[in-house]
Amino acid sequence: MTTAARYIPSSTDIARLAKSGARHKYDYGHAVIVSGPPGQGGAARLAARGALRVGAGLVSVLCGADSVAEHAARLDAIMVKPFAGGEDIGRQLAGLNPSALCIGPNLGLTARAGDLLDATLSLPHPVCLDADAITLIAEREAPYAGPFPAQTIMTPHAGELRRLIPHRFDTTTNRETLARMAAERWGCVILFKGVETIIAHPDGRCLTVASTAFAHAAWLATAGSGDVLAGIITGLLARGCDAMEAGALGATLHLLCAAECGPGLIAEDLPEALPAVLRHLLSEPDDGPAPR
Ligand SMILES: NC(=O)C1=CN([C@@H]2O[C@H](COP(=O)(O)OP(=O)(O)OC[C@H]3O[C@@H](n4cnc5c(N)ncnc54)[C@H](OP(=O)(O)O)[C@@H]3O)[C@@H](O)[C@H]2O)[C@@H](O)CC1
Ligand SMILES: Nc1ncnc2c1ncn2[C@@H]1O[C@H](COP(=O)(O)OP(=O)(O)O)[C@@H](O)[C@H]1O
Repeated sequence: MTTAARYIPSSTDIARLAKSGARHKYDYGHAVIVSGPPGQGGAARLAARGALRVGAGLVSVLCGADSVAEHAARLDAIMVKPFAGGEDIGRQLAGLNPSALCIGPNLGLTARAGDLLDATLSLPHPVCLDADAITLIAEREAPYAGPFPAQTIMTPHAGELRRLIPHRFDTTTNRETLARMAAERWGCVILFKGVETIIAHPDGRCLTVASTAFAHAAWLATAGSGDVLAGIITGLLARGCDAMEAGALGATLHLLCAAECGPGLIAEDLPEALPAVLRHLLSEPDDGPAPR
């Protein structure tokens, strides 16, 4: 059964991306990206850059003390927040006053990674669960029992989706059905990545974003592009979008970035394409060319 609606951002969706008037950075939310261990922080930085470029007012990378030098050497506008040793991780996360959290990009699958994931999920804040967070949720000895925070979005690729619904994965090849099954099983929004991105809500709502409508989308098949998507979605959550909106709008912006970059794009290019993409989307008709 395929009943999902094709998502095309409305003028209201696009207007949410604007910044205007007398609002200050805290009005646009604080996105917190939880980093993996030393030497593996690139994926968290890619996500952080996506969150900042999509307009979150503040972005922090939360990391172990042993990763501060690595992150500080590579980040300027993005804040680096080390865990204080010994103190409860959930309390430290809450103390950052996040508007939304992202965990998973190159987090690792260790016991420490599991502790970070548990601490993140102990908070009520909107959260984007990507990459290793998805694998941990599905495959830890005691799989996460839930429920997830109200605005939770998981962003699996096909390999990760298989881990989320191992017994049902082979019962159909219909990607929409698979996304709906995973949303129902886990009780959160599932954004199933691929040539067609499916965004399924456990209440039955389902949207699709087809990459075939966007030039150069196949160049998204490059390491780290999914990490950037997770960051864009987290930035949108921090700005106040709900999980469904953040997924659909985030996937669309990600594809527009690919179209803007064109052949040869690498993941680092995607956040840097957001200013041009946003300028086109937010421009009045007379201001210049509209996006394809
Ligand atoms: N710059 C950085 O720091 C980067 C860090 N990264 C980090 O690396 C970590 C591992 O992430 P990962 O996705 O590479 O590996 P993993 O979870 O083992 O799954 C891969 C297996 O799943 C399968 N598979 C099926 N369909 C698939 C599909 N559409 N897309 C992809 N895979 C698909 C496929 O198996 P196959 O179908 O080929 O049998 C494949 O063997 C993670 O933390 C991530 O954040 C990366 O983001 C890169 C940039
Ligand atoms: N051939 C393709 N056409 C369109 N989009 C693609 C294609 N290949 C990958 N993508 C997109 O690129 C991103 C890849 O994410 P992911 O597999 O998590 O990569 P990584 O783990 O390296 O960040 C997803 O958003 C996916 O939809």
